[in-house]
Amino acid sequence: MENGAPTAKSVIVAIDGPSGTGKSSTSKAVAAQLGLSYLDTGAQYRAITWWMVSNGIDLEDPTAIAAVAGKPEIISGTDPSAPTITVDGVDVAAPIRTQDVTSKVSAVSAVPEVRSRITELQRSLAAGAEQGIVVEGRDIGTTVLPDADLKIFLTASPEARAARRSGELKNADVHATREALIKRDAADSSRKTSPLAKAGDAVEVDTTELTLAQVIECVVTLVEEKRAGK
Ligand SMILES: Nc1ncnc2c1ncn2[C@@H]1O[C@H](COP(=O)(O)OP(=O)(O)OP(=O)(O)O)[C@@H](O)[C@H]1O
Ligand SMILES: Nc1ccn([C@@H]2O[C@H](COP(=O)(O)O)[C@@H](O)[C@H]2O)c(=O)n1
Repeated sequence: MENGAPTAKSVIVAIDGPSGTGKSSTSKAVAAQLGLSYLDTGAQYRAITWWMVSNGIDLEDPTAIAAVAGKPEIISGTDPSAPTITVDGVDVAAPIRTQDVTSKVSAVSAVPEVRSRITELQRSLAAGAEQGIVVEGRDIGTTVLPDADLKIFLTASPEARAARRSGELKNADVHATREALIKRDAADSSRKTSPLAKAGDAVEVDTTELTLAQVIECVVTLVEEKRAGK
């Protein structure tokens, strides 16, 4: 305690779920509101995929991917109001969001050597976050931070998720968007090493009928309750 005022306890929050369920938007807002750091682990997998594509690695060959998994230096900035991601000093925030990277990331993230490398980075960032951190992804509650103070698993119907994503992309076809996200979720859920999965002790929040503001409020309340020891 400083100056008689209680200091908020550091808290580690894991938010997982399929694509388009609102993990990034929710995590960023919750972290900003509560003064926590924020880590987008999908951005890290996208960054290593971008590097593999840029360096002509054969993404149909897991052995080729594994052989170079340790090469790129990936740095994530964890300020929720301005998250950053660089690869070997290059700002890749924009190129990692292209359709090309999105369509290839599941093949790269399924390779165990890639996962162990990225998981190590994630644990080190979480350990260094003094006030605590919100980490979002697919395997945070199950594998990366199994001792997180609070685990949340966001879901939403494929229709709601496709509509949200199509709203972001100009001229996007909702049907094609729905098929693409179902395909990516299937690949992420069926890989052998730390697949997309709900941890047994995670709180599931179905966001289909909720506004983003309602989801944020729900998660903030869960974190505050956890901090208060309820
Ligand atoms: N509850 C909600 N209602 C309406 N729109 C939402 C809701 N939650 C998120 N969105 C919108 O849906 C889109 C996808 O959200 P977001 O990127 O946060 O999802 P995600 O789970 O992180 O996706 P991905 O795993 O593919 O990165 C964004 O445009 C966001 O503003
Ligand atoms: N913990 C995680 C996070 C992400 N991935 C892989 O990255 C892809 C992109 O994630 P986005 O959240 O940016 O859409 C995702 O499809 C997974 O292949 C992961 O494996 N583990």
